[in-house]
Amino acid sequence: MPKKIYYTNSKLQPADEDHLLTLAKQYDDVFIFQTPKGFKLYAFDSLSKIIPGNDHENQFTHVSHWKDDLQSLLVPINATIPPQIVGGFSFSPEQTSRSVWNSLSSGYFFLPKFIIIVKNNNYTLVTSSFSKDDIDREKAAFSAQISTVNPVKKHLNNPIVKKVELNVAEWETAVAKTTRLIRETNLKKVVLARNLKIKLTHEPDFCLLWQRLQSTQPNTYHILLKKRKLIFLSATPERFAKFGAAYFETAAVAGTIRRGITPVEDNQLGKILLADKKNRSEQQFVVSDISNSLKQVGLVVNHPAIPTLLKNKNVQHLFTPIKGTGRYDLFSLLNILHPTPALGGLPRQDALIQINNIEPFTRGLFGAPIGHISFDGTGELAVGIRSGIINGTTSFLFAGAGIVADSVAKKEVAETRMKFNPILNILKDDTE
Ligand SMILES: C=C(O[C@@H]1C=C(C(=O)O)C=C[C@H]1O)C(=O)O
Repeated sequence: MPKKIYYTNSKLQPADEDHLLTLAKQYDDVFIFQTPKGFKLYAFDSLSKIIPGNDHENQFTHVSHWKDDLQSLLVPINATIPPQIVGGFSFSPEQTSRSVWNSLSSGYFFLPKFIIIVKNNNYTLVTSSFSKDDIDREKAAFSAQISTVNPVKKHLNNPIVKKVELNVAEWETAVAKTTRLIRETNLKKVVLARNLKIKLTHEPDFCLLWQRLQSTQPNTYHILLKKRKLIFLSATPERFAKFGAAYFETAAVAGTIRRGITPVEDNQLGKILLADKKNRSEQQFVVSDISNSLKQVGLVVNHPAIPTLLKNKNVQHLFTPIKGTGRYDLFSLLNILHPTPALGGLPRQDALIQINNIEPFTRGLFGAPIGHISFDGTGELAVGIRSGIINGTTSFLFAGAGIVADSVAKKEVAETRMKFNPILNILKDDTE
């Protein structure tokens, strides 16, 4: 007989983030998720965990079944807010080589023991436990620790000793070949990624990396998933989904140009991007494909007719918010949507074959949906780009670009180089 899972929620005093990050160091499983709008969720420790892609089942169905099983075990104790599952899917569960992703290669979700939700500076703690008798004591001990923990401010002082962009010449050739294939076949778009390997003098302090992410990357999600020594970090601008029982909000983000040095130049670059045929058609593929997927599950779809600009620290993109309304099954829709042509390509299966043939690495969580899903049916997932995996002193960063018929290989190299910057810059020591 599976054990019941009791849960309760309570108000918390606003907590100092230094304290929460220091506390995070004690736990094997940690997930922190912050939206561009300032919603924050911290999750510590796990009562149950799952590797989405580690099964014969489809990864979305697998997580859906696990979540349903957990739901049947939940028992509220004076609770108004249920717990949530947190974590990420993998880009492509068929990619079996574990590589740099190690045990995160096929994705990772867990049901946290402690969740802190921060909305408008209101802090709520949701505690879950196998023990009805112990839950109040566990909750009190955890809350007490938040204020008593002693944050040690460590300066990073951790220079990058080696930084290598892997297989650049091969990647350029692959981009050129792909553009030819697109011109000659019914393939329309393939998002090709490459990676950057970084070697540090010693293991970085993830608390400092998180703080740097916050201070250097405004207007993006900030995401940290820690599984023992493995740390995945992302400063993605791209929403995969914000959802409730009867709505599903997503966005088409594609087409990229750098930020300008001055506001005038920045505006000019934005206008160039908005007027650029190649980028507009690349982004239109994404809008149409996402809209069709939402319609396929019976949602009524609304989106503006033309894109606007989504500006981040290093780059700006074409952006169209897309909203679906109506009832639907969440995990079936996630399965239909992922990967959208913003991260895979079009037609999807042909593009995925190209990606698998060309890329000599496993994408792991790169480009995959990552976030939190509540047992009340609400939640939010982002697309895990502008990201990297850190394992001790070694780190791999990932960046991709949409290749269409008239893409120019050298420009795509430059674009992906810019996309390494969000994580590269936080790994750099201040003194460098
Ligand atoms: C694949 C990435 O970004 C995606 C590709 C884009 C493009 O080709 O212009 C833009 C935004 C993202 O949808 C990445 O950042 O690694």
